Amino acid sequence: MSTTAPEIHRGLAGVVVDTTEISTVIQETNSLTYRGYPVQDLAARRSFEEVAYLLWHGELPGPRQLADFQARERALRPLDRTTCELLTRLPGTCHPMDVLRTAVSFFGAEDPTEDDGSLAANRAKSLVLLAKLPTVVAADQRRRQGLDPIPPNPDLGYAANFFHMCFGSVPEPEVVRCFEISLVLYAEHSFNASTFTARVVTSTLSDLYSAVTAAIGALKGPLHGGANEAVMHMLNEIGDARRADEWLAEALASKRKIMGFGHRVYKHGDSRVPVMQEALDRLVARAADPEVTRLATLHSALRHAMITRKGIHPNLDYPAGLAYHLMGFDIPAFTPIFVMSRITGWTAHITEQLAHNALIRPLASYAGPDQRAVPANAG
Ligand SMILES: CC(=O)SCCNC(=O)CCNC(=O)[C@H](O)C(C)(C)COP(=O)(O)OP(=O)(O)OC[C@H]1O[C@@H](n2cnc3c(N)ncnc32)[C@H](O)[C@@H]1OP(=O)(O)O
Ligand SMILES: O=C([O-])CC(=O)C(=O)O
Repeated sequence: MSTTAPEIHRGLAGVVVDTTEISTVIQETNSLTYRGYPVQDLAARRSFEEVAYLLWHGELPGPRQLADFQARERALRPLDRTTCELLTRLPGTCHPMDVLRTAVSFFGAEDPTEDDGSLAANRAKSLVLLAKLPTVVAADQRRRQGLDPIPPNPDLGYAANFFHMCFGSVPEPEVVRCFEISLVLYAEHSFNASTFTARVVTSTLSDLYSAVTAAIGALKGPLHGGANEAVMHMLNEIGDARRADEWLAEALASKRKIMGFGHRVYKHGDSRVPVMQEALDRLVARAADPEVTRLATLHSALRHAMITRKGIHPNLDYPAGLAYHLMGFDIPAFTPIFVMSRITGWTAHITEQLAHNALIRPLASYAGPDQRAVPANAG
């Protein structure tokens, strides 16, 4: 009998567990494609709704398909009275990601077809979540500010309507465009931790709402989606560009993880960062405000210090965090906004997992005590 110890892949690092047709990172060119299209080009030329359609259907929509998709999404945006009541009953201290997780779980409880895992039923559920999640996120941000919710406006696109529901007005098209770019960039990233979570739940033939609820829990953590909020807290903690390098040296010496830096897949920079950084630069330029300049200078100083000291580059959460602040969203809304976008990727993966399902169940190498006899009695 062989006594060779099994090879352990902690964190599943480097393990290829399945195939996917949805997206890939091309290491040689440091680029990301959705269904074959470079994400930079999608961000430059297409709306978030078109990208959602692409991720779900495999092809970009034609004009009639897009009009139909938009009409259906817009009609589904309002929340029913029971959901609104449920949301107002949650404690004021409840993290917005817990609010979203609870809302998705409740949508599942309310849906009589929850257990219908057919493609048609899952497409319909995915569209419900895409349409309603922004309404929940906006209402929750307003609740934190002691304000009543603003109903969705069916005349507005996905991104513009979100601003309308948060603030009662829509900013200049350039700001809406920067937001839409962030949604396109956040939409999908292969087998990241939250998407993989959704696939694990789906692999047991559980329902779509359960898979999305679990995925929200995985995205909340600061090593994943929670980092965009953590970036803003960190910038507020440092305060000034002149302190960035000294702060970083101390943080690294005390083994702190610097939020918004590093990535499991990209070791020489996240392919999405240049596009998001350009959008952020445009927001900074149009603000022409000393406070915004202070934050932008600090942001850039910390990036420079981290690359110089550790050779570790920013990930998408680094420019997105500051961009969301400049757009006027409060910090606890940042990761929920990520959910509003990633719901497209998660549900595309849930459908793909079901189409070629295999139960996801890895092995572990046991490191506990040898077998032993149970003592006769406690006394
Ligand atoms: C959209 C997204 O989810 S993107 C990710 C968002 N998360 C963050 O920004 C949180 C901060 N970053 C991190 O914690 C990590 O870079 C992760 C979790 C994203 C990736 O982690 P892994 O692939 O497991 O890399 P790992 O943690 O092994 O890092 C390798 C080395 O770089 C160091 N490192 C990596 N990222 C960072 C960081 N942000 N700050 C400090 N050191 C870092 C590690 O300490 C480790 O050093 P060591 O070899 O001396 O121990
Ligand atoms: O791919 C990852 O591990 C994390 C990430 O960037 C994402 O989910 O967008």
